[in-house]
Amino acid sequence: MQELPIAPSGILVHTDFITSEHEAELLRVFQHELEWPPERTGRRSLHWGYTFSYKTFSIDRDIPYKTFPEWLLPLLPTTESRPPDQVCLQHYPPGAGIPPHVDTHSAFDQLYALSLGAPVLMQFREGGPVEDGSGGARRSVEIDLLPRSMMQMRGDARLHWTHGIRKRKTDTLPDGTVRPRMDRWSITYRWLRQGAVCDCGNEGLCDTAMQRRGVERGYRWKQAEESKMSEEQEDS
Ligand SMILES: O=C(O)CCC(=O)C(=O)O
Ligand SMILES: [Fe+2]
Repeated sequence: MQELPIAPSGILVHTDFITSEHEAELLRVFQHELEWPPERTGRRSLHWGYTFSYKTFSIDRDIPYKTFPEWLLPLLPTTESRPPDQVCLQHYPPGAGIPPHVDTHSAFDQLYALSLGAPVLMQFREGGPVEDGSGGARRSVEIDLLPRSMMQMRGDARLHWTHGIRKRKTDTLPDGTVRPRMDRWSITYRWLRQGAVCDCGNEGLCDTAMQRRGVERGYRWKQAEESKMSEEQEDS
């Protein structure tokens, strides 16, 4: 894995993670052997491993663990100490995208994505608390996700910048080339974060930091209410 010499830090890429022949065989499996959710415009996803619950912010114990299919096994990153807890295959028909986001900090730790099919530009954008003094001037960068390349996001790229893919029919490359969008597939790999708490403190992007701030605000409000009540009692 090679780290890209850009901001944000923490984007690592392994180009040609698999051969073109291997990729062609996978696309055949995706198109002819998998059962996708009903057709709709936009992105479609299939999941394996544990399912994350947005209610409890941990593994959804009601949904059984889905074993990884045979074709997925040679595609698992081997640079972590254990296999991923969750894998998501997504199909982007031409023009489809994914809104800018950070993958939930508290739930997941490491993040990898393998690109297959057509290339696409991914936007990374610096994000943080609204009152961080940056005056709204946020850095952003576009990364060309090439087919058969494995990308890892860690550090700033994972926690402090959002990533997304614009919904559009073409991408304009830095040299001015207008590249039509074609079918793309990605496989996203996630590892559950032990303890389900993130300590990055980014109140703009981190769910743990936002929750702590919310709790603290609620606590301060309660204290203020209580001291007002005791003052009222003293007055009477
Ligand atoms: O399609 C990709 O390469 C990444 C998708 C993504 O960001 C996500 O599923 O969280
Ligand atoms: Fe993501």
